[in-house]
Amino acid sequence: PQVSSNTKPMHLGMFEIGRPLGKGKFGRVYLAKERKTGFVCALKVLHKNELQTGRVETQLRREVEIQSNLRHPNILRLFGHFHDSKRVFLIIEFAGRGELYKMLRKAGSFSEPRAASYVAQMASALSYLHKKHVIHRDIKPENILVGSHGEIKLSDFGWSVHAPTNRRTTLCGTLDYLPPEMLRGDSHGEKVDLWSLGVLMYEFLCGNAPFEDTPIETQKRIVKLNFKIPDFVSAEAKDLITRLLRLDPEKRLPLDQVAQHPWILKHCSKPQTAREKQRNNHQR
Ligand SMILES: CC(C)n1nc(-c2ccc(NC(=O)/C=C/C(=O)c3ccc(F)c(C(F)(F)F)c3)cc2)c2c(N)ncnc21
Repeated sequence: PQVSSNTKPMHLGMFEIGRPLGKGKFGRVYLAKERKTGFVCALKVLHKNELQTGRVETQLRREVEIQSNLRHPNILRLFGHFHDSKRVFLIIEFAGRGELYKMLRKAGSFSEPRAASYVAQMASALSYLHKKHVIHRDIKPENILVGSHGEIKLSDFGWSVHAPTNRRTTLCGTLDYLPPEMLRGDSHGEKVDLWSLGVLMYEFLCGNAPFEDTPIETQKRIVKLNFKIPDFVSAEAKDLITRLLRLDPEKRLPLDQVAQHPWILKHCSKPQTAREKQRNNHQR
């Protein structure tokens, strides 16, 4: 379903505003329904006086431009935007089951099958983005929502343009997931997402990030690759985490091999059709 054709300019009157979905970092998010088509979406409202003026328009246009040609079941869509005198409105795909990090905090940690399913979906989304030469750079539980069928939706709360934030929290929040090359300020490529995928997988299975510490200590531990994987983590899972958390970006396991890793195949092998079973049995 498409939000109404993006030829006509959108305006607030086109939407029936529903319940608040929560306060995003920089603005309120509401459930919304486009009156004409009944299409349900999330509407994010940002106040212009809180945004650095001017650049927002270009950033938004660029973001919508990038995201309008991203079509993947595990990537949350930004359909479009419009504004009135005081506010900017974003029309975003609605994620029916909300925030993954809240589920993770509530559960403490995820079972291996559940974590493997999420890692496989992330690998699929990242492989799609990298083929389009888009690097996410900000993979962490806070940027992942969950769709109404339990599928994960990677979102980029693209915050590069926002008003001066409470730098400490944003900075310290992101430290856990930063790869060594970004900490050192070196040039970095798409392999930064592989490192973050390794941190994410560790956090799914252990409930905390591998280098979690004070900001200074975290940085030291990252560049020295100083982390331990608890014994309750299976050998296959340990193997995949250690193949992603490599200091040298070139040595990190490529995404197509992540999808084929024994730990992923063990938990995510698609149920075989009767015919496939029959065929495999004959081959055995
Ligand atoms: C509260 C709850 C948890 N919640 N929150 C969401 C939600 C999901 C994604 C977003 N995405 C963005 O905000 C993206 C912003 C930009 O890419 C951007 C780029 C350039 C700019 F200049 C700007 C600009 F803002 F500066 F203009 C923005 C926002 C809310 C959500 C949802 N979709 N479904 C269900 N519940 C949901």
